[in-house]
Amino acid sequence: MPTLTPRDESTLASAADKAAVLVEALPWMKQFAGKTIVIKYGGNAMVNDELRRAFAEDVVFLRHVGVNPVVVHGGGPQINQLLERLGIRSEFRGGLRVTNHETLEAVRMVLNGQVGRELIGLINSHGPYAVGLSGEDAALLRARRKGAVVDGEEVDLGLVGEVSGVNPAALEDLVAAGRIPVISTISPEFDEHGEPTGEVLNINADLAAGAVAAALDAAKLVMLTDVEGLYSSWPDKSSLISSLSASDLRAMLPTLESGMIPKMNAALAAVDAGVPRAHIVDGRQPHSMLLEIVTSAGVGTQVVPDQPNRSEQEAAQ
Ligand SMILES: Nc1ncnc2c1ncn2[C@@H]1O[C@H](COP(=O)(O)OP(=O)(O)O)[C@@H](O)[C@H]1O
Ligand SMILES: CC(=O)N[C@@H](CCC(=O)OP(=O)(O)O)C(=O)O
Repeated sequence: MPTLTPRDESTLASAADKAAVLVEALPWMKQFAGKTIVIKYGGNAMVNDELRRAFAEDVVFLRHVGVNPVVVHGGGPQINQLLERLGIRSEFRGGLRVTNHETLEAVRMVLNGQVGRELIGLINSHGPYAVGLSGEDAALLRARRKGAVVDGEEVDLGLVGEVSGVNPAALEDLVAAGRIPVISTISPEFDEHGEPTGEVLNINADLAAGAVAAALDAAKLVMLTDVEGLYSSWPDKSSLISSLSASDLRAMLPTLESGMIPKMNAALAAVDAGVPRAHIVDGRQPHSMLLEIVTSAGVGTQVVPDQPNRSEQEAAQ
C-alpha cells in the first residue's frame, strides 16, 4: 500500500479546503440561479487595478453560474479629480453633489466616458458580456428634481434628480441575450406632466441602483463602498451593524451623514419595494461582493424587510 509523504498530505488537505469552498457556494448558486442581482459599484471601491479586476471577475463569475448581474456604477472621487483639474469646486449637501451645467458636463464625461468604459473593458476582457447604458439610453431612466434636507431646511441642489421611472425592458432584453448591463446614472428630466424638459440630471448612483433593483424585482441589491458597512455611531469602528430591519433603518435615517444618506435611502427603497435583501459591503476587500453572494460569510451590513417574504422563508428552509 502506497504511503503518503507529508507533501501529499498537505496537497490533499488544501484540495479538500478548496472543494469545501465550492461546495459551500452550491446552495447559494441554486438560490440565485436565474435571478437578477443589482450591484452598485461605488467610486470609492474602484481605487486600484486589483480591486477593479477582482470586481470584473466576480461579475463574470456570477453570470457563469446563471445569475443575472446588473451593474450600476458611481464615480464620485473620479468626478472630484476632474473638477479639481478644471478648477471647479466640489460641494456636497446631504451626500449629494450640488450641480450646475458646468459640473454636469464633467459628471457626464467621467461617468459615461471614463468610469463606465473602463469597467466595461475589464468585464469584456473575459468575453462579450458588458453593455454600457446611461439613464439616457433606450429611455432607461426618467428623473425628477431632488433637493436635500439639511438641518431641517430644504436645499436646492441644481441639476440633481432622483429616479421617477425605470424602463425594465431596456435591461431585460440585454439580460435575456446573456449580456451584463453596466449603467451610469445621468438621466433625462421629466416634468410633473410626464413631458421631457430637455435637461439631464445628475443622479446619485446609490439612489439609482435602489430604483433599478426595485423595478427589476431583484433578488438582492449589493452596494460596494469604502467602509465595512453601516456603523450605528460612525466613526466608532466597534459599532458595525451586521443586520437591521427596514423599520430600524427608517428610524436611523435622520442620524446619518454624508454618503451614507443616499446609500441607506436606496437600501430602504429597494427593500420597501419587495427586494428581499440589500447589502452594504466593503469594496476595499477584493471579492467581497462574491463572498457576500455565494457564501454564508455574511460580510458587511444587510437590510431586511420587517416581515421576511415567502420566497425568503422558503429559501431559508
Ligand atoms: N454611519 C455610517 N456608517 C458608515 N459610513 C458612514 C456613516 N456615516 C457616514 N459615512 C460615510 O459614508 C461613506 C460612504 O459613502 P460614499 O462616500 O458616498 O461612498 P461610495 O462612493 O461608495 O458611494 C463612508 O466612507 C463614510 O465616510
Ligand atoms: C447627485 C450626486 O451626488 N451624484 C453623484 C454621481 C456619482 C456617484 O453617485 O458616485 P459614488 O457612488 O461613487 O458616490 C456625484 O456627482 O458624485
